[in-house]
Amino acid sequence: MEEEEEEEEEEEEKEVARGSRDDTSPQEPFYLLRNMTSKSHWKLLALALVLVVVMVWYSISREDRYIEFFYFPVSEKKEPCFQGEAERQASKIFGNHSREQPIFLQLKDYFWVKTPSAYELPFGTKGSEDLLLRVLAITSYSIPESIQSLECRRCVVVGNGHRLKNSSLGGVINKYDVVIRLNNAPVAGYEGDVGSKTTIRLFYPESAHFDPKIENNPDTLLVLVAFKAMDFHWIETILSDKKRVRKGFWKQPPLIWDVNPKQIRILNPFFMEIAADKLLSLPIQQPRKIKQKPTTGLLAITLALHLCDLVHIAGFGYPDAYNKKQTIHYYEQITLKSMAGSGHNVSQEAVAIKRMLEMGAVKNLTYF
Ligand SMILES: CC(=O)N[C@H]1[C@H]([C@H](O)[C@H](O)CO)O[C@](OP(=O)(O)OC[C@H]2O[C@@H](n3ccc(N)nc3=O)[C@H](O)[C@@H]2O)(C(=O)O)C[C@@H]1O
Ligand SMILES: CC(=O)N[C@@H]1[C@@H](O)[C@H](O[C@@H]2O[C@H](CO)[C@H](O)[C@H](O)[C@H]2O)[C@@H](CO)O[C@H]1O
Repeated sequence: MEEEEEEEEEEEEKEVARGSRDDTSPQEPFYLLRNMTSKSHWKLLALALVLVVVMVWYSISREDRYIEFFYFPVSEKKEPCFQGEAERQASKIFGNHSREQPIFLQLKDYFWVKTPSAYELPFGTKGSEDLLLRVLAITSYSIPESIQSLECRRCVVVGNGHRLKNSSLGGVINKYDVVIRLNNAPVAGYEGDVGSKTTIRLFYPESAHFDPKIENNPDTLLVLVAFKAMDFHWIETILSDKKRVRKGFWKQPPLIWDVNPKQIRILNPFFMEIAADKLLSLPIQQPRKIKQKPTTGLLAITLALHLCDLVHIAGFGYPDAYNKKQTIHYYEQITLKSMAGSGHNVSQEAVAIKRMLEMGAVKNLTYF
């Protein structure tokens, strides 16, 4: 009898090993246990666990983002702001008269009284007046009431630098009255590090985000920095729905751009001129081949020193020239190599920014 039982057991074990029998049968707890402890089931269990953890983490992080996107917390303890402070600092760098310049170009200066400009784009408007006239007729130049009415304007210029990655500065950035962003720098998906408020965005056709509605607020001012006459032509064709021209750009700009003309402003090229001259000591009248110019970030700091009372910066600073692998942006993997031939001297700019930090004209939220 015992022998028979042993034989049966042996036979059962062989069947399980061959896989010819359902060993998970509830009537046979021994096989069930063996099966549970088998490698493949542990793997499945671990996978399910990882899946649950990822799902929980994702839903929490989505919720954070949601709150951050719609809730601009009002600061309880705002940095003290002194009216006219940035102006005082700016006059030390740029001279006394730069405050008299309008921030945005106005139709009246090109219509009844043509203001002759000494320089061509990007430092002046010489030779582009007719195109500009058409653009100014369909755009606006006013500074919004929400900025105009502030007693003291606290501004932050957000550079596109990698130093913003994992900075958790989003909440801090959102608290400024005016948040200035540059080019196609994204906000969606990066709210925790860069915030979600955009008061002003500087751009040129090649740097315009293809979907401006995703990366801006409905009332964001989209400020065109013109480098060449074609840039005026591009904005005119977009806003008046005229035939687009594809040639003449170093990178294909959007052909359809869903924006309200009331949001568009044209930056006064005077700010490009003084950034080049006073911050970088660049020659303003350059031979055709040499096209040195300030970066859009340095231009934005120059603009902020004229528009605001307090200027803070974040996300500025490039890697050292020998650091060939370091990515430069907080949102994409590209290196300094991508900037070769773009007409910028980033080490010279770093000296200019350090000077402004040292004299207290601007403060930095990230390291420099
Ligand atoms: C290939 C190329 O021409 N790249 C230029 C890009 C490019 O055109 C746009 O990103 C659109 O694609 O634009 C520039 O600059 P970019 O758009 O990269 O960055 C905006 C501004 O942030 C500051 N910055 C950026 C990265 C970094 N590591 N440190 C920084 O301080 C700079 O002040 C910079 O101006 C530009 O317009 O200035 C300058 C870059 O040279
Ligand atoms: C003549 C011409 O179109 N030159 C282009 C530069 O303007 C352009 O630089 C880019 O020009 C922009 C203006 O259009 C901004 O100044 C930007 O910071 C700068 O990097 C480079 C980009 O790699 O390509 C050349 O062919």
